Amino acid sequence: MIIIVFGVSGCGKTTVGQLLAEQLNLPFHDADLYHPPVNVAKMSNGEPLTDQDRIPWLKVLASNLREWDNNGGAVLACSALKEDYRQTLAEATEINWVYLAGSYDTIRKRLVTRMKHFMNPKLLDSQFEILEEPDYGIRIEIDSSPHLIVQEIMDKLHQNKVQFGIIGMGVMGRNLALNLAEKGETVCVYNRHVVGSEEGIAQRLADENPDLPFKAFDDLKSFVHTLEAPRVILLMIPAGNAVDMQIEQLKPLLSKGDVIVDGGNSFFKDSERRASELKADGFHFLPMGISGGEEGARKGPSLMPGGTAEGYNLLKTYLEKIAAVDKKGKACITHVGTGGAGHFVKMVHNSIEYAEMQLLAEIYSIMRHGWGLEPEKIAAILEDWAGYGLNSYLLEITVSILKKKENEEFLLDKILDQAEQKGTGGWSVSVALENGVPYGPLAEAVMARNISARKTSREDLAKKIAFKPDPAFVFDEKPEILRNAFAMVSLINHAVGFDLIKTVSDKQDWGINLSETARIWTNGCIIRSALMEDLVDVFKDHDNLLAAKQSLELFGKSQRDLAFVVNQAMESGHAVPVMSSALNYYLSAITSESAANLIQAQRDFFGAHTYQRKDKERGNYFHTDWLSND
Ligand SMILES: NC(=O)C1=CN([C@@H]2O[C@H](COP(=O)(O)OP(=O)(O)OC[C@H]3O[C@@H](n4cnc5c(N)ncnc54)[C@H](OP(=O)(O)O)[C@@H]3O)[C@@H](O)[C@H]2O)C=CC1
Ligand SMILES: O=C(CO)[C@H](O)[C@H](O)COP(=O)(O)O
Repeated sequence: MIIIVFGVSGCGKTTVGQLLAEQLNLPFHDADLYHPPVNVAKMSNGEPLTDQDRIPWLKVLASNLREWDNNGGAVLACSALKEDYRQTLAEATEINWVYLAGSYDTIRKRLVTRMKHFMNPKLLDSQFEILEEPDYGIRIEIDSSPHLIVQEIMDKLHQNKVQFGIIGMGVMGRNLALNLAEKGETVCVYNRHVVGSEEGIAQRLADENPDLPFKAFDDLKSFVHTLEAPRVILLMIPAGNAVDMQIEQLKPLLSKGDVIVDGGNSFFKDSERRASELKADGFHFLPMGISGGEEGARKGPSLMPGGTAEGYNLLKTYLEKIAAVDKKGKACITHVGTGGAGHFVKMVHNSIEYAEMQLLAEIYSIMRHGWGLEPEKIAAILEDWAGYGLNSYLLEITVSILKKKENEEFLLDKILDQAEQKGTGGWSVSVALENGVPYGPLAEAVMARNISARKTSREDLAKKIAFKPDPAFVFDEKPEILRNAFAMVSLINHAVGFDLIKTVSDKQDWGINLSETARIWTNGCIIRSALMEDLVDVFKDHDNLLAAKQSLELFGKSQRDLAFVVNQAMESGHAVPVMSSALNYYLSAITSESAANLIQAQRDFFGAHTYQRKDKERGNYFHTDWLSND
């Protein structure tokens, strides 16, 4: 932050500037000390300086201001009497102007008693002649003591403060801006300007909400300069190149100590890279997962910030204001871990989201196409399940979707069955593979979207292979059994996702707290559910959800039901990739004697990869010549 305290000689700018600098913990500079000797000599002889004299001095000051700003800020005392001078000083830096205003008589009295200063009191007349009072910045009348003046400046600086800016007025950015502004915070909003297509987007938001404290911009420089350092700038734009490009555009406009928050669904490894690059440049970077979609952003999302604890603390108060709250009234936000931890956790959140969505789609498919129920009937069954501790946001919205009609017909039937995706689900699969984490059910949810995208090919094959189940086959309409299967798969989906969090957190030394992660997911986010409420306590005692007492009880009563449902679905020709994968995952996970010995034998057979033996100490490797007769 750069503050210039200015006014005619004798107004007290040096005293006030020094005190202000002390208060703000910033270095103080006196512009007079930057005058070349020729200017000092002129002033001492009572000769007024001309504009020609001042220009080189102002230019040196402007370049120093830029440097001071980059180093964290400063307070400068400078006469800066004419608008031209001030514009030269402000050429490369955003400046907080503090004008010390006093009458000619007051200042004259002060000057005549000032013996040590090289300024000749006779020059006062010329100063008042050229003085152009500003109609911006902070104006302080100098009739009180320097300490009171400084207090007044501090108050006004605070009043003028707008620290929070949001870039990207799409679904999320716009609603987060509304959320924060409704809490009384002035928010600077910016959307890129693309001639002919993207014009005045941020201004539209401000115009539509005249009662809310928005400052809207199409121009990035003005947006940044309106923000008070240390600035907090939240990016709500698409992940990938757009984020890198936006950061590059921002960097030259920012000051050291400013905070950039990436609230989009960025890949956490990109966030780690950006965090170290921005740290080297002197900025804080907070990669932050946000969940809750449009409604969550507006009414209270779940927030998953990573980055440095210092950066987090700078904006904790803002974030707590906009976040959802859990049942105990605590904000659904936690500092997940350093670096890219927040985006990593959001990525896994989305992976669980994909699996839970696909699970509901499979349940719907069984009831609609296997049992032949109408959407409204399915909705009623799902509503009933909510009463069995299976309630979730995704279940609720599925019920609403199933009931929605357009011109007397179910809207769902008109929606093209090609699922799209933006990346988080697939990235989770890659990260699980990299870390050797079994991820079947959650990976299947991504694959299900991939195969759904092949609509034309599916249509062609469907014509060629018109599968019909055995005529004797009956798809039993058993909602209780399906409900148990649903509960078991949902639990496994969560176990798989949290396993990835634990594994990667341990590897990265992030120390992610699983119970706290579940807590911030109990409200505001897309995977909030009754199960998530339970997981807050479960993860206080267990890292492995499969081994928790509650899970063992559920598995005991539901394993056969899940097998029954998967079997029936397969028999009748309905794909249930997440359900079947969850069952396979579960069976594999609880098997003490697996068939992997055969895999090891095969590897050793064809590639001499060696194997360990059950009858020898672990860590010893053996090779067999499998074709020899010995
Ligand atoms: N929608 C959701 O439910 C959630 C989304 N997210 C994530 O939040 C981020 C924003 O999502 P959302 O609001 O839905 O997206 P939208 O598509 O609704 O909005 C995207 C915004 O980014 C701007 N933008 C696009 N490209 C660029 C670029 N190259 N440079 C600068 N700005 C750009 C757009 O401006 P313009 O109008 O000019 O195109 C628009 O303001 C994404 O990362 C998304 O994955 C996270 C949680 C939930
Ligand atoms: O993050 C989200 C919700 O939590 C977003 O809605 C995200 O866009 C969903 O992912 P995808 O578009 O891949 O379905």
